[in-house]
Amino acid sequence: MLIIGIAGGTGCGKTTVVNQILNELPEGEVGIISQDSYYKDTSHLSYNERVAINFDHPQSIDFDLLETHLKMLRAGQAVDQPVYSFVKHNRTGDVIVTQPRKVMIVEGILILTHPSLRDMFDIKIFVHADSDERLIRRLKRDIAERGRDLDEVLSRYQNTLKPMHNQFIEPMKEFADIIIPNNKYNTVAIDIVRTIINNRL
Ligand SMILES: Nc1ncnc2c1ncn2[C@@H]1O[C@H](COP(=O)(O)OP(=O)(O)O)[C@@H](O)[C@H]1O
Ligand SMILES: Nc1ccn([C@@H]2O[C@H](COP(=O)(O)O)[C@@H](O)[C@H]2O)c(=O)n1
Repeated sequence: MLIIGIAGGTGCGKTTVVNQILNELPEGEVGIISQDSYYKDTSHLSYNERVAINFDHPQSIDFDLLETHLKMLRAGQAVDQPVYSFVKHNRTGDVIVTQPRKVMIVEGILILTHPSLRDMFDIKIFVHADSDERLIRRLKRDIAERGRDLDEVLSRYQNTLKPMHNQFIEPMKEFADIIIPNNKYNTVAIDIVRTIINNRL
């Protein structure tokens, strides 16, 4: 199994890059694990307490479960990937049964911050977009798709997202094998990654 980690700040285009990589690859050959599925279960908290969580800090992620699942996949076992709701700020209780594939892609803002997880990646990719570009994309996406308004996105950006990005995410570029510039759609970089995957398949 080839395991590819794709990191980068919110709105840099990780999910979009993954979808572009998947297009034109044989269906069912590549599996996806999203770090967002592994936000810690916060069912014991009220909605107001959940809203106040710092979702850009590594402590918000259940890295133990994420790593366990990746090891199970590597050993040929299927896993129950939790489904996460950005509207409820919690897991939904549903799962996606994720089968082991020849190539597994793990994507998320903080996946390179956890050393033992980082060590499991055969290829580490960091997707870069400038912070103003990422904020614009995040505003549009979170209002359209994640049940947020302008105030929510901007206050989260100023209070937690920006400082956490600078402290934990940006320094992870140091560990990347490939940095994809993604201020504009980067078809050349996507083709290169797809070629690497195709060779393995
Ligand atoms: N290169 C790009 N140029 C313009 N918009 C983009 C680009 N890549 C992604 N987007 C848009 O930006 C938003 C955030 O992208 P997404 O892939 O969800 O980022 P991430 O998974 O890194 O948070 C989405 O609405 C997506 O359509
Ligand atoms: N309940 C939550 C959980 C996370 N976030 C934000 O999501 C971002 C990470 O996801 P991307 O798809 O954008 O990479 C992260 O910056 C968290 O602030 C949230 O808003 N609410």
